[in-house]
Amino acid sequence: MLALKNVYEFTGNNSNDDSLFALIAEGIDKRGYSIMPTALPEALTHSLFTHQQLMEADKFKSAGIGRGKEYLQNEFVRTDAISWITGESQAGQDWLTWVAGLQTYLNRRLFLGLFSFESHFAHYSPGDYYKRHYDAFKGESNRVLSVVVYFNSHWLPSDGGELVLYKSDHDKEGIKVVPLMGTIVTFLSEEFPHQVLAANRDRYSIAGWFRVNTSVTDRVDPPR
Ligand SMILES: O=C(O)CCC(=O)C(=O)O
Ligand SMILES: [Fe+2]
Repeated sequence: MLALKNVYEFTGNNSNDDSLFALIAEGIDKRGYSIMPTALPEALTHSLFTHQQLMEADKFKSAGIGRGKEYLQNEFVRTDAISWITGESQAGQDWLTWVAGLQTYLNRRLFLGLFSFESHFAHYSPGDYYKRHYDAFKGESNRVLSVVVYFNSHWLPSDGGELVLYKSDHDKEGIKVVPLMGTIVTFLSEEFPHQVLAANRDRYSIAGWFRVNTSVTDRVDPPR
């Protein structure tokens, strides 16, 4: 994947993106999930990482002032701090452009009918976690595909903070994903319970969800 990253440019329809999207699609098709280390294009990774660090200096540090209800809504289930991505920043726009390419590819290849996308930056401070949960419950939500990317260098086993993806309700072991810079995780939202283990250092990421266009809108998705 290294060769892919180095030549990435924001040209919209990029064939390098297509080979990455093809691998993601294959994982989703075969297993329902895909874990791709250091796969997010380097320029995009850098732009998002830099943007998140700048926001840290502003918004995240004055949590509760500028961000209102987005902060610590349900401390029992999750303790991270989030900031929704609206596309107001260049980095946010680049991210949404890349995601739109993924959406188009997955719809063509897997006929998923992905219709809209929402995502937020997340910051887990030392001790933060997100307990085992589903991003969507069968028949109760139109969230169909979860996407997570990470912005952390030099992550050690002692840093904790792994995403653990479980294959079913009965799976106790799961698959651990180290939240390393540029790793992209995608999984079917209704199929995989997952959790974020307590991190021992600051952990930066984006979490996002594709929705299909259904009229099931009267139920709030799982706690955030
Ligand atoms: O950050 C992660 O690894 C996953 C976060 C998550 O599960 C969520 O925000 O729903
Ligand atoms: Fe989740």
